[in-house]
Amino acid sequence: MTVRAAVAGASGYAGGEVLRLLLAHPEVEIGALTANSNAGQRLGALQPHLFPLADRVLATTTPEVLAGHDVVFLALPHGQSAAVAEQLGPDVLVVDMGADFRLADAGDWQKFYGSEHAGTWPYGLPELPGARAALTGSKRIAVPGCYPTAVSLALFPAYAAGLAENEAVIVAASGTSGAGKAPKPHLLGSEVMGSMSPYGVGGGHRHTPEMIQNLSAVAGERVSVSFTPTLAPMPRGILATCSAKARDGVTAETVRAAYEKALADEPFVHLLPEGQWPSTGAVHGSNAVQIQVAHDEAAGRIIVISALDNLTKGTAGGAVQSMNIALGLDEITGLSTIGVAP
Ligand SMILES: NC(=O)C1=CN([C@@H]2O[C@H](COP(=O)(O)OP(=O)(O)OC[C@H]3O[C@@H](n4cnc5c(N)ncnc54)[C@H](OP(=O)(O)O)[C@@H]3O)[C@@H](O)[C@H]2O)C=CC1
Ligand SMILES: CC(=O)N[C@@H](CCC(=O)OP(=O)(O)O)C(=O)O
Repeated sequence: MTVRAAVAGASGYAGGEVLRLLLAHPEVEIGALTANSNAGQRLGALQPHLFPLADRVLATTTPEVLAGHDVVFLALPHGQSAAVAEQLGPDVLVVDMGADFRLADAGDWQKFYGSEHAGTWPYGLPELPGARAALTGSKRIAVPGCYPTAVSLALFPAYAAGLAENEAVIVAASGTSGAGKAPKPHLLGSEVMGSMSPYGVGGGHRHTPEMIQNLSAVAGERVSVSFTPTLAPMPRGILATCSAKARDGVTAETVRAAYEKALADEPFVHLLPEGQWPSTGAVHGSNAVQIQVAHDEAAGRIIVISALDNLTKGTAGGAVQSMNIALGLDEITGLSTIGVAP
């Protein structure tokens, strides 16, 4: 099979990462590459690490340029995907790395994104119960946010096994690429280097309703989530520390057994051996997610720590994994669990 793929938003971080992965995908041929303010530029001037595509020139993002492909990846700012997607036709697989189609609840969308809700597409987190079936054969995929990927993968086994009460507390650190390439004063090197800082504190981060949606679906009841993101002085990576109150009778052994069972066959989500802890460095550039779990008996809480690369499994790797499933390819095709160290 040769799959012809276009990437809209090819000048940005998510677009660049999906191109890095597609270049190594044996079934994919790279077609149109588009941008906005950078249309007309050589890709090599903007994404110098994508050497084989260096002389490709970025086109303006229009339906005409994106037509004639089997798959179109959208790596555009929030709110831009719907208008593009509706012009692409029902036979094209559209993989949206933005947020536009992630949430099922229109009220949540309005509250956190402030615009009209565009709709809901099959959710590209294959490891969640029922997700692979929904993705198979689908022509539309909503790729999750990077934090919801880290958090949902960390906590779904506890909720699936009925081990946790319906409240979770999460503190996560992200690398700066999570904020995209567009210049922002708080992302200046002199602000970020040597410093960590919280943001979106107190329930205001737009990924909170996405986490609630995912965990509630697994638990079968509403799970409340308190989420605090922090910015860390590194280009890539998310380390999420998640905890939930343990139900009566839960022990360290029952928690470990539930995680071993839930993750045993997952190609990308790895429960580490006891005593070893996840680190962002170990998953740099890889589609792997590292998980470790503990039972804090004195506090009566289950603690789960996950690490992933926000651009790989947190965005573009998850997008390619979901594309593979939608097209009937082996899920791991073109994706590596090999990181870069140190
Ligand atoms: N960075 C991350 O870790 C993650 C990002 N995402 C999502 O992926 C999407 C892209 O994010 P990211 O790559 O970080 O952002 P960037 O700012 O790095 O890139 C944005 C891209 O969109 C293009 N663009 C900007 N405005 C428009 C417009 N009006 N019409 C068409 N194209 C436009 C830009 O083109 P130009 O350069 O020419 O202006 C650029 O190619 C976002 O929705 C983001 O939420 C999802 C998960 C994680
Ligand atoms: C460090 C940083 O700023 N991260 C981004 C999350 C990026 C991401 O996953 O998200 P979306 O696709 O939902 O934009 C943020 O907190 O807004």
